[in-house]
Amino acid sequence: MKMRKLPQVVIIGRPNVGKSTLFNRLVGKRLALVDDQPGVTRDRRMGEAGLLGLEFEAVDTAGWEDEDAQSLPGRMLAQTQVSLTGADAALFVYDARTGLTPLDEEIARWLREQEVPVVLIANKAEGNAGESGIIEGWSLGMGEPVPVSAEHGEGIADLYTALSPLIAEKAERMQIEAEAEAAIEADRMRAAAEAAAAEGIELEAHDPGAPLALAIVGRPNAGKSTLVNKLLGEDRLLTGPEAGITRDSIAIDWDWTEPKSGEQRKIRLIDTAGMRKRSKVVDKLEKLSVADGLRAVDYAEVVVLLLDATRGLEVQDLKIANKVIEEGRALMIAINKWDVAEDTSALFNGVRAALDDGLSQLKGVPLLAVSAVTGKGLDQMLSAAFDLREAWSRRVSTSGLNRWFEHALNMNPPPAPGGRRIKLRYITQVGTRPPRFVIFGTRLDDLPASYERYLVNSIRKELDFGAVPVRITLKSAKNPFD
Ligand SMILES: Nc1nc2c(ncn2[C@@H]2O[C@H](COP(=O)(O)OP(=O)(O)OP(=O)(O)O)[C@@H](O)[C@H]2O)c(=O)[nH]1
Ligand SMILES: Nc1nc2c(ncn2[C@@H]2O[C@H](COP(=O)(O)OP(=O)(O)OP(=O)(O)O)[C@@H](O)[C@H]2O)c(=O)[nH]1
Repeated sequence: MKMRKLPQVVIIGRPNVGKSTLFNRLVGKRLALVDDQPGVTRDRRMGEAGLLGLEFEAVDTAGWEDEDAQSLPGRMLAQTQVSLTGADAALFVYDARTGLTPLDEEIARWLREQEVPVVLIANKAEGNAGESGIIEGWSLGMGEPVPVSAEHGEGIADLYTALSPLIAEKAERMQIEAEAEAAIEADRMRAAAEAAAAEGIELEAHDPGAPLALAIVGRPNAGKSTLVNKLLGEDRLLTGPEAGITRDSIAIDWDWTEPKSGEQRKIRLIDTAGMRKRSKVVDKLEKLSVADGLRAVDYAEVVVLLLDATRGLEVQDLKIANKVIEEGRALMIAINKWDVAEDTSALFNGVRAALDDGLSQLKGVPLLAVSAVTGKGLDQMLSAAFDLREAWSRRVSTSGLNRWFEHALNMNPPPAPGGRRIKLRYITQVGTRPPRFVIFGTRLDDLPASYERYLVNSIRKELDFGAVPVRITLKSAKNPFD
């Protein structure tokens, strides 16, 4: 689901002043974690907030962990700073019951240097216990403190009065823009659906929470079994029984904990029967493994091609890689057995260069070093796989696509064979997974393949598809404006 465009309001303050309680109050759902332990709010949380009809996006930030005002903890500071970029206003919360602390003063000093308008909130102001604390707030030089009780829902009208002039105009402008954009988008989607129907392509919606269908392929002995075992090893949680997809391949569902965010992410490992128990017939090994691997590719979103560091990149690997790309899957390459690799930087650079050479239609395929034995690089590999799926599943906004198209044609106009220019008129995205586009134009038969490659490379680079296979189809079109 796409979030509506709303002005952004960031809630800032030291731990335990009631930021999460305020966030919950504004968003109306128990989205943020509330706890008596200081520093409970670790990550930014966002939600659509309503305040007496004033709508905005509320962002709950991590508390300023360290009580030492001289050394604001870098991570928290950095996070808060990030959430302030693009924010339209900040709600700076302090605790009216405890009064100001040196850390409050430090945050205020820092906030005054930022460009964002601030509403100062004296929270926990119910009853009389906050009275002197409210008055103290004036000394921060951020105007009149707004007494609020986030817990009891008091002071909401005053908060509205203070906040609405800061964001109302922006909210209204965004609303108008959003409506206009939605109307254009609806038109475009209709056109795209028609074009897709003509192409026989289904427009599928991508659910980022769906399990990542991942296949690991590679030549015999590259270490696939070892890698799968390591991934599913001791500390991994198997979430389901092995479900057969076909007679030849099975899927193993498990939850992977992303180390950076601590988030649980679902992965469906597509395994082939042949990958686990292969024919003993040695001379058939090579053929079998490639065929098995490629069956898994059919069911995968992202494919990891495993190389053997002790052997480097071989022709067979390039064949597999090309096949994966032709199938339109998102490809990444992992050099395994890094623990026993020699001359690692030469090896890595050598493989990189050989890949870019051998996969000329798709430069910059993600390349990582891993060890199935020690586990090195495996978390990075999985993170990269999720990122890759994201790009592979992405739909570009109509405005972004048109901006790119205009820019690409301006930078490098299509040639004019025989003095008559080839006209490329408009572009539309007709599919995702992999991203597919149709460009309508005239005299397309004369368009050189190199120009088509230029467009594909540019769309990948400029619209952040990275090394995902992107497909462009050319269609002749009468000028719709004639
Ligand atoms: N009396 C009173 N207590 C409140 C009020 N708002 C929040 N609290 C309490 O203050 C404590 C901290 O609230 P949180 O919302 O978790 O504070 P926070 O600023 O998000 O804290 P961190 O997550 O540590 O940054 C909780 O025990 C709340 O119940 C209020 O208006 N009045
Ligand atoms: N040093 C080291 N050895 C590894 C690593 N990964 C796998 N091996 C070894 O490489 C050999 C092949 O590993 P397998 O996991 O059986 O390879 P495979 O790709 O599944 O092989 P097939 O089943 O033949 O396709 C085994 O001896 C593993 O112990 C690694 O990261 N480091």
